[in-house]
Amino acid sequence: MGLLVESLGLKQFRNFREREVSFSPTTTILVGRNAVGKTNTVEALQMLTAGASFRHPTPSQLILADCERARIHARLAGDGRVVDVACDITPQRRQFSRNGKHCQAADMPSSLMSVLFCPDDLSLVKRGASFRRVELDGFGCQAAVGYSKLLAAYTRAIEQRNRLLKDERPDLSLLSAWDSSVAVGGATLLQARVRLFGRLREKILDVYGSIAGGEELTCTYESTVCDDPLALSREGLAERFLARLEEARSDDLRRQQTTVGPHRDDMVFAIDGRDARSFGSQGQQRSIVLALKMAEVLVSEDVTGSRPLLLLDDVMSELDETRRQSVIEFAQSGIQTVVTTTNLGYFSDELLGRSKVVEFGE
Ligand SMILES: Nc1ncnc2c1ncn2[C@@H]1O[C@H](COP(=O)(O)OP(=O)(O)OP(=O)(O)O)[C@@H](O)[C@H]1O
Repeated sequence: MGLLVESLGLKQFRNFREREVSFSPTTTILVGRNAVGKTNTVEALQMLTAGASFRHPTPSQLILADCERARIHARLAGDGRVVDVACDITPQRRQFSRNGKHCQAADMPSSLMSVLFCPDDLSLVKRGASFRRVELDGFGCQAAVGYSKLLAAYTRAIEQRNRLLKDERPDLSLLSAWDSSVAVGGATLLQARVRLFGRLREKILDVYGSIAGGEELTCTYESTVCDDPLALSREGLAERFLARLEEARSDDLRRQQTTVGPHRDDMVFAIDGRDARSFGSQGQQRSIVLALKMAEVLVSEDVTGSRPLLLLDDVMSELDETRRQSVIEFAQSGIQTVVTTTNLGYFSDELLGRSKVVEFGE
């Protein structure tokens, strides 16, 4: 079954001086008017599970105004185990720990992963490719061992190469050295990403079929390096990537940025053969995002053997009745879920009866 969140403690975190929240093993609904700290609570849960926040704050932004430090901690329990996870925040840094021992942010998901669904996600299909890459990489950092290190190393190498491309007269031998480093790191990252994408795709198609039966969804990873990154060995892919960087060199020098590589790839959805970005209705685009989020939950379970925590921040008001029902039914299939809302009217009496309701701002 895996670990569940039993309780959360917030000290001088965001708008909270001190707050404790305990959670149901099934559904917990955080209810309250605007700006009372519901999303802040979800953010703390995400930090203690995913090791990162979807808002990408600086440490100072996490600390209650006029205070010097903050602490968030959660007790996870299940399978006869108890794990205490925490994050101590100063204006300079975040220090994560598990059972009192320091650890890296990237280690947090190994206790419990989480999948967050918030209103911004609803436009994921039609937004720029970078948002879809961030989604895939954010999931990869939790679900695949070593993914966050690969991503960080590749991002650094691309930043260095781009910095060199911006020089007035770039040193070409240095550029070749960066090409090799980008190609080797990029090939490893690309294969990890495409492997993960393949696992997600299978589930996305299944789930989409159940939400929007009758429509045929296709989901493709579009690589700027080669058509099928998994058809080559890692070394073969690195060579291919190096050749692509050399082909693109004059263009890159002119544009002062690296134009090929996993940082320029995309995840493309099509319904009945037509690109969902431009042809999908808003409802279809939202169903794709729902299917993607549910797929992340299902793949997490396949990878870790236990279900992740599902965080639904303020999405109920954004979904129509059918899609709201799909999310609720999915969450009811044994997934610990935390939902925020300003209005309990979105939930049936039956669901309210089975859920724990926590009031904020009372
Ligand atoms: N570091 C901080 N110190 C003090 N207050 C903060 C800090 N960071 C955020 N806040 C406050 O937290 C509040 C926002 O909280 P949050 O985003 O959790 O709202 P919410 O309850 O989810 O509301 P909504 O329903 O509108 O989404 C704002 O009033 C904001 O000013």
